[in-house]
Amino acid sequence: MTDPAVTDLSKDAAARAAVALVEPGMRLGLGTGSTAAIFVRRLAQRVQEEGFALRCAATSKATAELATALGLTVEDLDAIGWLDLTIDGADEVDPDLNLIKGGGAAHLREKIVATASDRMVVIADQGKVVDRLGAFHLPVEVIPFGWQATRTLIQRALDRLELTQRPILLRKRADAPLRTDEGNLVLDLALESIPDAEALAAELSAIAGVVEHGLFLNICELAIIGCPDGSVVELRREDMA
Ligand SMILES: O=C[C@H](O)[C@H](O)[C@H](O)COP(=O)(O)O
Repeated sequence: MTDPAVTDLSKDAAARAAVALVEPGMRLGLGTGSTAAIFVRRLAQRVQEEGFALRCAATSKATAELATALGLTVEDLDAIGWLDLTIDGADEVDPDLNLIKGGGAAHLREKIVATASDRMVVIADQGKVVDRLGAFHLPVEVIPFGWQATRTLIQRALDRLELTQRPILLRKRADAPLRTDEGNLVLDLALESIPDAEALAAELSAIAGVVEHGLFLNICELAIIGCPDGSVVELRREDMA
């Protein structure tokens, strides 16, 4: 079916393939971002056509609003308890299916939802597939209180990992600091390349003012990569294949 709101063929191909993974009655996590939004549209079409029930939890206010407007039933994650499957986009996907997420500042709720799911599947276009994470600025959600001290601690952590002189940028929207759905700030780390994502994740998680970083390590089990001709390539994590 043609949907005028869906203009990106690659993202649409991935979204359609992911919709086919959804089974009636599933408890489903809905991701955030432009690719996830296409998935939500395609999912709503299928639910309307086939008329089955789903229980959905959203990873952001924006996704909850979109899904609700399209007729999907969205509940609090805690009302559902646990999810069978979460479908979400990503900013980078490496060969081990480790991810950078948070380009839309939703990575905190996204990680909570993904890790409260039996399976997380990523949908993306080919531009998101990288040999090594880090070209995309790594989002780090921080508490507003003392955020500059938190930034100093992040800088010191980067120095310890020999990621020196890497800019740490306060994300803004319309000239004001961006606030996440939780009211926090986002620092974007311009790292160029991340040699040891596990070590970086551990360092960031140890800082008191850091709420969550956008490294999703060993969480995603399948990435569906959409191509402009409408085909998809599936990448699986080797230890789960
Ligand atoms: O915070 C936003 C999310 O992590 C998105 O899933 C990610 O930024 C990818 O978004 P898009 O599909 O728009 O590229």
